[in-house]
Amino acid sequence: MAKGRTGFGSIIENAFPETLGDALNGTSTGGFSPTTLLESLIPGYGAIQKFVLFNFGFDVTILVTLGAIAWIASRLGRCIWDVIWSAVSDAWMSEISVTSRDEIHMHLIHFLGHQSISTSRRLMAETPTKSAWQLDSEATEIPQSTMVSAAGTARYLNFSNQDAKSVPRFTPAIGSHNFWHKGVFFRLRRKEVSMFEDGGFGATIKDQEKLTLSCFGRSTKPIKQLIEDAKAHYHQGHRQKTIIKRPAPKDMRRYGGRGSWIKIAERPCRPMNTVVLDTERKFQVLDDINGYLNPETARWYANRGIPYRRGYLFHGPPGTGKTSLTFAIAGVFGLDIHVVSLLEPTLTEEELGMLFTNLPARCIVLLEDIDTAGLMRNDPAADEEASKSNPVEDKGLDVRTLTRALKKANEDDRKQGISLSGLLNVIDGVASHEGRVLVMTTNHPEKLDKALIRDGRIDYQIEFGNTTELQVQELFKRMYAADVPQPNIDFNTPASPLKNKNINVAEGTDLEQSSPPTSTMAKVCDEKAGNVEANSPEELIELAKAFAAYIPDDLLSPAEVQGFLLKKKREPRKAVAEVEEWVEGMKELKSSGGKVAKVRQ
Ligand SMILES: Nc1ncnc2c1ncn2[C@@H]1O[C@H](COP(=O)(O)OP(=O)(O)OP(=O)(O)O)[C@@H](O)[C@H]1O
Repeated sequence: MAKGRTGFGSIIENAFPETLGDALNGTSTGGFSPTTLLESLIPGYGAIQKFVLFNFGFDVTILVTLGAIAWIASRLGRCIWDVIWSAVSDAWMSEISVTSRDEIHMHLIHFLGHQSISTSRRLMAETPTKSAWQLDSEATEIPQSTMVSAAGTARYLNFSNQDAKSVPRFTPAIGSHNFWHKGVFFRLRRKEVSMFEDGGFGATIKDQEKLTLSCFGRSTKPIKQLIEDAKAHYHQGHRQKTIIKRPAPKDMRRYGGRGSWIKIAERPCRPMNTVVLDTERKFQVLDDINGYLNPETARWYANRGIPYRRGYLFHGPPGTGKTSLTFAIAGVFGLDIHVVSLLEPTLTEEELGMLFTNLPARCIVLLEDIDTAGLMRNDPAADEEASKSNPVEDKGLDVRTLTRALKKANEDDRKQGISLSGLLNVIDGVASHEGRVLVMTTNHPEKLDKALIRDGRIDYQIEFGNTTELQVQELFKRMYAADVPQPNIDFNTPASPLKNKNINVAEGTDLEQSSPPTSTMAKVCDEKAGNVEANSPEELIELAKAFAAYIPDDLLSPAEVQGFLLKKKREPRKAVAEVEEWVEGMKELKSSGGKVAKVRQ
């Protein structure tokens, strides 16, 4: 036996006396020992063990056995811990789960990333996707290239490697986390789950996440409070923003629920006073929507057996403010906008119905350019008539006829999605959602089917037109008025949940007064460009009048006037000086039916 055997070595020796002796003697009696076990499990282990033993006088089996015991002990400990923990949580803990298909999941992840879990040792780093608006409200470094403008007054901005430069966001990693919030101990489990896990089909698609929050006690109240705080925190950072959603991709929306809609954009609320429209009409529509959204109105409708729905049709030439007014209305009432394109080839009538069923209690549904939506009329008689007047067989199978037939078949295929009757059903069918504000916009109201805009489906119509002199003045003044700086929102201060429960105009600042945030970057550029024409309010009014005098009523859309002014956005006097030439060019363009302006802008 080797001298100086360690304490653990003597334990092993006592446990397997003949084996160690055999190993040292180079003989094997064939009895059971850790070495024989390891030899049978790991090919070549015996040779390695003997080599180490004879050359270094050290038995690796001791190490391996130690490691194995530690591993078994840790697994056993873990199992015991799990059993104890699950017994404790079953008996003394309450829990609430939420899947990533619900918005609360996102609210919680953001909140926990910001707050309680930020000190956790296991975090997930993400490059946050930020819109230009979000970047604008943050104190970002102004990136500049080496290229200088022709006048030598400004450096051009350079946004290379934006993602690489952006600050990562940290959220709790997949796994378990313990944390304290407002003096309460919480346990968070974040895990990936397969779509069919709950159904027991054993599918392995992992495109969902599940968060389980638990706390000690027989009441889920602390968890509910935490969720409230997370939602309040989210709304604190997103108030004065309009959220735009659209149907989720086909494979996500087929499971229904709130995950059928995904957020595609978020932008500052458009102040109502930036939409140049007759004030009286503007307030009429606002009053109408306000009356409709009033919770008491729902009961009023129910008592009279009238479906609680309201539809608006905004019609007029392109660029006259139909979409802008929709966004301003969303800002005033704090509603999200759900945009549906009926031209989306993958959207079926059933899915459209399901999407409408999964709308939140109060929201705006926007169907843009409804006349171009390619709605099919389910009219077999008309189809028969068309085929009679255009019999393919009579014309023979020449290439032209075949091409035309193929084109028609393709068009039919494309239009397969939504029929007019399907849409009508979704808008006011028995299962249709109540409480939403439906806004349809069109450039050609005369092309719409009467059934689509009959009373009950469309309750309020607003006609938009080209500019009047007063509207041009408004647009001019708005373009050159001084910006009102907007305070930055503190994303780290959780708001009072109560305050955030009210989704109405009182939530933000006075929307009639507020303006989009003034960017630090824009201000620096203005200063550097050195081309800001200082105007007193009186001078601005005079310039606006002079500018508007050149533009005949009903000739140009607000979008066209805005487009011209944007090219001179810091030079109101230059805009006045050049407006006559531009208007002449536009007149010529419109009378010739051209699309591209030949005038200098
Ligand atoms: N009445 C208006 N007041 C202020 N801005 C307007 C107005 N009309 C148009 N604009 C400006 O013109 C641009 C286009 O406007 P908007 O998208 O609202 O027009 P639209 O009527 O919805 O056009 P389309 O019919 O082509 O969808 C926007 O940048 C908007 O700011």
